Amino acid sequence: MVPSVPRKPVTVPDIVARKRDGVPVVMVTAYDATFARLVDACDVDIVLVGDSLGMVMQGHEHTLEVTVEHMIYHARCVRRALRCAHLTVDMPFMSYQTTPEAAVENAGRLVKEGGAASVKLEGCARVLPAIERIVAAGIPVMGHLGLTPQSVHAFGGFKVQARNSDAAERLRSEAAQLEQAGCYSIVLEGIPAPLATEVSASLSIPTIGIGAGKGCDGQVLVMQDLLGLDDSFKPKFVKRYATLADPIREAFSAFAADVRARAFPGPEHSFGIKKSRVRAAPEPEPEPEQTQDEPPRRTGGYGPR
Ligand SMILES: Nc1nc(=O)c2c([nH]1)NC[C@@H]1CN(c3ccc(C(=O)N[C@@H](CCC(=O)O)C(=O)O)cc3)CN21
Ligand SMILES: CC(C)C(=O)C(=O)O
Ligand SMILES: [Mg+2]
Repeated sequence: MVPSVPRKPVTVPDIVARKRDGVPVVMVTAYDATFARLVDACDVDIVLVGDSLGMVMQGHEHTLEVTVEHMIYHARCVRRALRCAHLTVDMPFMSYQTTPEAAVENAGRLVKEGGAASVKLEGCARVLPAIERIVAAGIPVMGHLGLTPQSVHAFGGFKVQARNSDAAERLRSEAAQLEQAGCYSIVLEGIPAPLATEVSASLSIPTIGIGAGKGCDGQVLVMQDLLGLDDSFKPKFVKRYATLADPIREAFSAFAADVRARAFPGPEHSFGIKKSRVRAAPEPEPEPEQTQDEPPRRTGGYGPR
């Protein structure tokens, strides 16, 4: 849906104000310009260039091999397509866990080179000094607690977290510490819904849930999951808003069948000979180079129009 009123870019204060106004925050991941443009046209508040790209773009089993360079590459692709949505970019594994100095430098690269308006990083205790340094540099930080995928080996898999009372108490305390350290929002991933509801009510910054129930101040899903692009991935927390794997396969099969039957391309997809070439005497080529039956060429790339 293209809204009739031109929308304004979504800022960090806008996102925080959503909670005060009782309006849920909507976040979707994107990794390229084509899909980022589709998301941006649909009144989504935040586009996240997630390190989940290690899985959905690169085909790894986890997110641990993603580098700052990969994140910058995808952030730049997405940035060019955004008009309104806020762009937040994940800090990849080991780009902020070593020292606060390395963390602020890498966060700065995601902003300067990737075009991020904020960064997201996982965890609490060991990364609080890093968060404080990044916030002090003027870069807004989104926290991420619970099933933090960069700790997959420590968890022994992508398992729901904070299910016992000690772990729940730790998560409550971590959420408060992240707010205190200056985070403007927190992703709560893979935790019991009642705990997420309680934590959300205890904070003045919005929580954005994924597998954390309806009591969060917003929700996020990975684009491939909500579009149903991978039939082999359907964990409990995912709702498919489309099942696009089927029509996409049908399109590829139809193309293959057409090519093999020599049914594509038809005359309407083919170019004629230039008028100037059929004339007897060769003359200087007129500019622009276009045949009569060719539509005007679109200039520029696949950026926003
Ligand atoms: N496509 C995609 N979607 C995601 O949500 C996502 C990624 N990739 N990559 C990064 C992390 C990894 N995530 C995952 C991956 C698998 C489960 C999963 O299989 N969960 C099961 C088991 C839960 C349990 O046993 O405690 C589930 O049914 O939810 C959960 C989160 C979330 N993130
Ligand atoms: C699932 C979201 C919250 C994320 O961190 C990612 O896509 O990497
Ligand atoms: Mg992530």
